[in-house]
Amino acid sequence: MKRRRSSMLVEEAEGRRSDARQEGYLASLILRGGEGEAAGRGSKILLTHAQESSEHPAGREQHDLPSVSAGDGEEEADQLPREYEAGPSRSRSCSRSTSSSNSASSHGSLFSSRSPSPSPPAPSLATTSTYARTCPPIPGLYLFPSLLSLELERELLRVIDREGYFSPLSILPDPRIAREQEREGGGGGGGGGAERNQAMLFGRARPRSAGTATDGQEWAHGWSTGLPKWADELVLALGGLLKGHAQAQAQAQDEDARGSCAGTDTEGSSSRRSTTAAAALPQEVWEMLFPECSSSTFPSPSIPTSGSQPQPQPHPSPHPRPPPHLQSRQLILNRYHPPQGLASHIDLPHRFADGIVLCSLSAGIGMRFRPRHRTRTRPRPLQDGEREREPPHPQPESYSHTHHLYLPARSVLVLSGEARWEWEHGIEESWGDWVERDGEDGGEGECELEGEEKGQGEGQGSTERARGGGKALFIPRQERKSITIRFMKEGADCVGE
Ligand SMILES: O=C(O)CCC(=O)C(=O)O
Ligand SMILES: [Fe+2]
Repeated sequence: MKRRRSSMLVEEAEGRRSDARQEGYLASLILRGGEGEAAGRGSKILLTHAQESSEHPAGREQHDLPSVSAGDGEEEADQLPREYEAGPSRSRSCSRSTSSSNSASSHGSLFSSRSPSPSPPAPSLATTSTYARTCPPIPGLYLFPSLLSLELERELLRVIDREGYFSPLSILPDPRIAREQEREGGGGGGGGGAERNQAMLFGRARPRSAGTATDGQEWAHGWSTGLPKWADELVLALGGLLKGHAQAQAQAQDEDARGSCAGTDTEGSSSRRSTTAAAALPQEVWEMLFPECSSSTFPSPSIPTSGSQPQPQPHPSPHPRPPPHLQSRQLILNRYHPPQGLASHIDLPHRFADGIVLCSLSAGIGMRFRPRHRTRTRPRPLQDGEREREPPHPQPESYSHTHHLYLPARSVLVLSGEARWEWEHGIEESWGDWVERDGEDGGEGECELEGEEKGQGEGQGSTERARGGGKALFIPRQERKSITIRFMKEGADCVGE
């Protein structure tokens, strides 16, 4: 069955893409699954991204460890996570000839390599750490469990399926891909074959003066984001859903201010504050994420929630942003088959702006956060007669600051500020995660277990353990899809010559 394709993809494949600089574009650059090689290999866009990521200073500075190639060139994964050094089972997805090098042409995926297997997940195959249900103390990190309604989740999954973002390629008449597939014995069938696990959608920045858009979604005020309609709608829905949280936060701040002025910041009020904080998003972060919902420059498109529009509040921003119509978004759709994970990384700092939104669909997963600028001391062999110094191989303190957070299905995670710039995020390769049990450890603000997860967790043998003074529940991994939404930095949406 033929699937709908984005015109961009077809143009890429046929080598007749018009200049993105002139036109802006909707791109769906699609990577093959499994080992995650780029299907659009050789396309200008992929090469440009890969080059940037491998040349990022962070990748060069930390040369005592092999650099992880940045997959699709999309992310920065500037240092191998510690576990990846341990042995082949943790090795990165570098089975392809080009993907482990630090060269501009490497397109290895951030996804870990192990191919999906039907083996039943067992607790013994889970990650060892316990994943919390509430955000660790990383400034700028916000988790909103169950923010997406079941209906919205279903609709997103339906559209992802309908658009065939993860479907095997059957349309790319690119001889390089067919040749490569043949070499690997995967059978290309003229360009068909492996399923894909990642798709990227690029929006565009479009000044109003450019006139009326002819494709994509058109706003009332005459510009188009260049993204598919469903993506625009998702952004607006998220803007609306998170608006309530931003308002709750503003209210809590108000109360705090009043409380402390009156000298009434009692235990009661601080516990009230922490309750609110667990579910709150600072107003300025909300405005940064959804400028089209908050800017006074543009009439706001209708937002599918009730409540009044928050008043924009002036605030000095360390990352000044152009007006909304000059910013363009980029979306990544990821699919994880158990036990696949994602290398520890920060999203390219020179390509993507502050404020990243991660939506989890169909299943939860454990996410790990590590400080970006951790230092490592490699053990070096002792010289003859040399005694081990004290401490033998000092562990930098920051290494103990790894945090584990469970992202339930239908949750939304926001990375901003320090969480976006200073902390790597990644997903361990695993068949399942040990997760804090509801009500045991998390305290206020934690979410309910998803019904299905609860069922699975309890239905598959020994799925509970006691840990660190609380109980943890084993949640087997299931296929998870995620949507990452972020803004490109000004000018970063123009690639090519
Ligand atoms: O799948 C996720 O939730 C994380 C994806 C991610 O970190 C990324 O696309 O940069
Ligand atoms: Fe990321």
